[in-house]
Amino acid sequence: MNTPEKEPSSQVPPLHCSLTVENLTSLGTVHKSVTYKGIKLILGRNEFRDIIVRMDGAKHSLQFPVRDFQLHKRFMKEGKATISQKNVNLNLMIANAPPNQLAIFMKTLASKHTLLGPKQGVINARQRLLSTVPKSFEEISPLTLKEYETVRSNNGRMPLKERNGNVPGASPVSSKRKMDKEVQLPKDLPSLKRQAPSLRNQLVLTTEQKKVLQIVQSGHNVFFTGSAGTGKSLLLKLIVGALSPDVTFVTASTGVAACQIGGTTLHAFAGIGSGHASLEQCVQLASRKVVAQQWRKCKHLIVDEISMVDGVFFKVQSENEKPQIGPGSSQDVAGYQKGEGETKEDSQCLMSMLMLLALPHTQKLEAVGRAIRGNNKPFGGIQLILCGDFLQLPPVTKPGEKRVFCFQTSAWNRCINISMELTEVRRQDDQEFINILQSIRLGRCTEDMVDCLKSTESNEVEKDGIKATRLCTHREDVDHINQEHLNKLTGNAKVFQAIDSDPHLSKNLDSQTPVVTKLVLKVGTQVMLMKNLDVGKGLVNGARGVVTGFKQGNEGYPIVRFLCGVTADVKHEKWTVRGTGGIYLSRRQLPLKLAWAFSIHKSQGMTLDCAEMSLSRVFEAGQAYVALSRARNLKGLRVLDFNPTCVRAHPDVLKFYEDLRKIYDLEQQSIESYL
Ligand SMILES: Nc1ncnc2c1ncn2[C@@H]1O[C@H](COP(=O)(O)OP(=O)(O)OP(=O)(O)O)[C@@H](O)[C@H]1O
Ligand SMILES: [Mg+2]
Repeated sequence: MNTPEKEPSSQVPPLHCSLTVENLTSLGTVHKSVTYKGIKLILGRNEFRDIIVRMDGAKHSLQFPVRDFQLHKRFMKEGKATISQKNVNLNLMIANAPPNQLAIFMKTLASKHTLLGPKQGVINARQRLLSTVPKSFEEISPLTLKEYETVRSNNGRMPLKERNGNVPGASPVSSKRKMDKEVQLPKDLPSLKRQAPSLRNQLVLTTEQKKVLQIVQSGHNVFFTGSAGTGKSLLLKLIVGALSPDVTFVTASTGVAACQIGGTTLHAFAGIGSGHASLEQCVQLASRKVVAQQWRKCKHLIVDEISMVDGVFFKVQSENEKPQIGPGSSQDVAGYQKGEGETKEDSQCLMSMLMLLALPHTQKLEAVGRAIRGNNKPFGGIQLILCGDFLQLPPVTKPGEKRVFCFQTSAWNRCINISMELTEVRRQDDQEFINILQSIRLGRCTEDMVDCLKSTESNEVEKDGIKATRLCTHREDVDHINQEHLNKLTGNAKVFQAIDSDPHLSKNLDSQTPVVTKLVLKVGTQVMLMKNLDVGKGLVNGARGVVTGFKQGNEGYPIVRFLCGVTADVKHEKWTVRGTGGIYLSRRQLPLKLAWAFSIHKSQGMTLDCAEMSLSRVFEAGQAYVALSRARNLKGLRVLDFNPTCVRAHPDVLKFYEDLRKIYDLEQQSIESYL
């Protein structure tokens, strides 16, 4: 069960998508355009070994030989790409394709065209006409490792002829046009989507991860969980890439968590304000054109970090009890205290949403879904994909208030068909550390473990001027430590101001992107990278470094030396988030954050190169576990004043997991039948 498996090498999967076929005039203007929705594309070869894109639809089956083509792949992540054939004035515009499958499809097309030596151009039109070879269509087999390596060895780029097709006389690629940009081999995590998983050994899914993926693809409402570092977020990204982007909405409980998976808050998706209004009002709000369109479009709703939902604000009710929603019930929400790493707005909206999500029968979010979609199935037939670890950070509650988790509501059982647990830890590879973390997750800490963690106090985690990030329990400490250290540096301060698509919505972007509006850096600033820039080189989200200088010129980009040994100029990156009503907002900023200190709440979900922590002021169950489990190994960890009393797990959550495992064992057979 726990051994990573090689993906079976099967056929190139058909690509489910929409296709617009554009016939162009000789001047390049569109002469005729037809769109086919809900079709599948299959790659094959005909009797002349030409590559054929075959379109199978409910009413039509069409074949398009592709010879002298150019690939436009800039919008692959949005499930869009174009195969442009200038010689026959034809554009095949693909849309609404699962990004992962689209990536495999395009890469296979490009690679096979070059590497398998197409014969088109050799067989002329007359020969084709007179040919007695029977017509045939043979599906193209997936890329082999050898083919892949051949492409890879070519400096990470496809040969030029492939970028432009290889028919003699093909027009050269304009350097201004970037249509070949994406033909570059993948460097970072998102570009994982650009290749067959079977070709990337280090990221071959485990059996457990594959099972979850398959179950999700079979359309069931799924909750998947697992301890820190079992690859939940990685899997979630792959799930997102395997679903059609137009109908998949990626959300998380807080803006910070949403950022990690490239999504938005659940609140922003729902478009029903804070959710305090009556059901009728909520339905009205959701009936606004853009919001309703979003609800109607949605087929898959993904919610990450589901554990951070505050159940105190929805009462556990019996099926017959009338849920207390509406203006009169908002007092709990008004009294809410925001937690570390989230804005009050985030938290309130989240609670309201999940309050609604978890209420039985008349639950608003669910009811809104049914009303707007005109479908009486739960959530109007939307597939729910929920992910999180209830033994990590819990919902924030007021002192003395009873904590109710989302899973304690009757709605949870009704909505979630299948719960699955990932058990193989991938963040750490040191078994001793893994054992300690697993035990701490369950709220247990033996004397040996205490000794081991205490011994890390003397660890030298600093290297090459890069200091360990201090993980703090309280946000005030984070701000104080970072500011104090920055002030102590004597060099000139350089300010990098974010450029937002809508400055009026900067607050929204503050909570939904991991970077700040105003970043002040000096030589010697300890920084953390907030985006994967180059996974191969170790420039990943969470990588630690120090500013060693600034480039000359207007932009004056910082030069950062990272712990992985790489020194790089860090330039602007762009974050795009989908706000309420499906409107896109974007921020351009350097992907850096001050990293002398970081809050434990904000570190949830991250992998850190080196971390230092004092856990004496831990105030939450699971908080110590979250902090400790960010480190990759014991060497990269320094725990100051370790006291085992900081290790706590909530008894209700422990019971939930105990029951989950029993049910899971019982369900195994039926789960197999879903696959
Ligand atoms: N199948 C896999 N093969 C190789 N590496 C993997 C695999 N799955 C996950 N990883 C790596 O393990 C690390 C942890 O993964 P990830 O952050 O997705 O875990 P998580 O379960 O979301 O953790 P957390 O609960 O802390 O958020 C990442 O560096 C990820 O790339
Ligand atoms: Mg995660």
